[in-house]
Amino acid sequence: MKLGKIFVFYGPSAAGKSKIQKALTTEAFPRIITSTTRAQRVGEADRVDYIFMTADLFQEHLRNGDFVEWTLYHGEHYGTLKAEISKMHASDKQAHIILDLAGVVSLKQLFTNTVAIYIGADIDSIKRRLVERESSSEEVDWRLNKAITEELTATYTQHADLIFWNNDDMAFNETVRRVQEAIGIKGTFETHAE
Ligand SMILES: Nc1ncnc2c1ncn2[C@@H]1O[C@H](COP(=O)(O)OP(=O)(O)OP(=O)(O)O)[C@@H](O)[C@H]1O
Ligand SMILES: Nc1nc2c(ncn2[C@@H]2O[C@H](COP(=O)(O)O)[C@@H](O)[C@H]2O)c(=O)[nH]1
Repeated sequence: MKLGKIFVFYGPSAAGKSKIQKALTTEAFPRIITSTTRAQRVGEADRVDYIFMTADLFQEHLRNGDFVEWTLYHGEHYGTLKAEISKMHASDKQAHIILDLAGVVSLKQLFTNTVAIYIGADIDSIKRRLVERESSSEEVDWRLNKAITEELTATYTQHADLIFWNNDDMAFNETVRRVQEAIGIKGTFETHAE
């Protein structure tokens, strides 16, 4: 079985991990799709953004030992199915995935060819994006607080092999170009206008 590198994007909520990941995804550089019990957001699609599943189904997968790793975030479960990792390992392709810090630590222990890429953004950018995206002010406050107390601190960034910032006042295309250059992915990429 061949083994390509796995690039893990992690960092605060609304830092732009998904937006950057979408810009980098190609057939040759696929993303590993994780599973969640949280509700689908407007614009998200099942098996594209996440494998959306019920809490019961998630528990069944847990009991069956189907997850490589899993986490709890804002009361919802998130996990990486072994089957999704196997798809990538069946080829020699490099791939990428979005996880939280617990996921980064687990993947680094399991796969020595894991590269952790921290995507950060300043608190004003995070707040603006969360207010625009989230439907509940409780969720905005919870995610902001987690960013301030954990995800923007050295406890989080110390696990990074590469660090990039994606603030509102920065040129997004340039950030994507620098990420692409750092991870050595050749070819074109599409950017996604706001
Ligand atoms: N550079 C940017 N300028 C303006 N808006 C941005 C920028 N980067 C991301 N956004 C917007 O911020 C919002 C959050 O981005 P995204 O979903 O990529 O974040 P994330 O890090 O994946 O968040 P989460 O972990 O909470 O799911 C989206 O609406 C996205 O379009
Ligand atoms: N350890 C894991 N973390 C995951 C997984 N899938 C997503 N995540 C992280 O969860 C939070 C919340 O995600 P959101 O889409 O609700 O904003 C975020 O930090 C993701 O990186 C996973 O399978 N395992």
